[in-house]
Amino acid sequence: MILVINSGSSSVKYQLIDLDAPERRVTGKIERIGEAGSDVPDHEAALKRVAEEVAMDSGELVAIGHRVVHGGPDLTGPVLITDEVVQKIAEAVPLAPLHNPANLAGIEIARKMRPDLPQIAVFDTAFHAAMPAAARTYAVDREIAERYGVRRYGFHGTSTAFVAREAARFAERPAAANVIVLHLGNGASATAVAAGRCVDTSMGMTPLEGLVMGTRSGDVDPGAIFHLLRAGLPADQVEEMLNHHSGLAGLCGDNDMRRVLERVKAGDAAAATAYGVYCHRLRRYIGAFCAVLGKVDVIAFTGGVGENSAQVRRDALGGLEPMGIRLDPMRNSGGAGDAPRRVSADNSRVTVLVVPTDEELEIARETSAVVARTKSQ
Ligand SMILES: Nc1ncnc2c1ncn2[C@@H]1O[C@H](COP(=O)(O)OP(=O)(O)O)[C@@H](O)[C@H]1O
Ligand SMILES: CC(=O)OP(=O)(O)O
Ligand SMILES: [Mg+2]
Repeated sequence: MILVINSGSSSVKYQLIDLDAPERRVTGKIERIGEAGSDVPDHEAALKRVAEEVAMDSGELVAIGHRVVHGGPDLTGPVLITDEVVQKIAEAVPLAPLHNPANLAGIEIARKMRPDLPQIAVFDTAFHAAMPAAARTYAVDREIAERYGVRRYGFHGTSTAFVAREAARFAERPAAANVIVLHLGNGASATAVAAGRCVDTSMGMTPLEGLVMGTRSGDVDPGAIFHLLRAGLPADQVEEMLNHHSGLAGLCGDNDMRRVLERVKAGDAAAATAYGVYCHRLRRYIGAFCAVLGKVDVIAFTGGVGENSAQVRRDALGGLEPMGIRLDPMRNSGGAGDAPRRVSADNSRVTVLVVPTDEELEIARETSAVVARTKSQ
């Protein structure tokens, strides 16, 4: 039995997974950590609650797997957590200030609670570590980039690896498919995958680049940031604005796509602008990654928005019939469930799928593989 912990800034998601049995033993989410009026003051209290829920002291537990967003330059695959690994995750905090501190808090408390168990870190950046240099490199002064570690990493890799594999299997090209994975949750990213390998991705050195997100801006001309700094805004405030008060929330005040869509329907102009910018950026990346891949077999939608919003799928792909992308309106608006499903028309050259992601299962698999490897050494 493996306990998977996804410790975020204001929530801790956890699952107890038996890899030999398909069903989850326990799944849960503790929300609003540290918020006013919440009875969960901090991550320690949250993890204590997890321990009560999953009988963390049970002998059945063989390992704990942790989602870690940024592995920095050195941690390019899942690893057994040691003091040195904790140190490296801490060094990557400036590169993922929204995520890594909470991931670390989860790790430190879990290690204290179960020092006897192997604890494994599974990184969002790992899947993208093989990204070709041309996609990974920013065209900036080489010496400065090297000295300060300025390069692209990419995120959502655990989800993307899972979805790309499921999509390729669904398309009956398990080893060879070219897939564009659109992970549209609170954070959002697009990734081009060729035969199981990442060849480009929309997020960069930090999870701020690329698509429009719930509260994050995605791509912005760096010149605009210098303009704000010169106008007297402190750097921390600009960073906070781009991470927390931008994206859908920045444009219309709501970061939840369901709310945005309700408001669009009711004729709200700010929500319509936010939605328009979101979909436009998405189409732009889809087009770019079609060109990067040359031939696309599958476009796979995942994450809360990607899995549930037929409207976003329609508005991102409508008009792309000349590129061989044709949705089937009935399939697109129907169905749900945990299995991948086709939403493209039979005569669409590119297969469009909805593939529910399962980051926790992927983390459990990676955790189990590291434990097996460690044992055999
Ligand atoms: N039926 C739906 N239609 C549109 N958006 C949805 C729907 N269900 C969930 N979402 C959106 O999914 C987003 C959250 O995605 P999710 O992947 O669960 O988030 P996280 O990145 O926190 O894991 C929210 O913006 C939410 O509004
Ligand atoms: C890296 C990242 O953006 O993750 P999330 O979508 O969980 O915020
Ligand atoms: Mg997410």
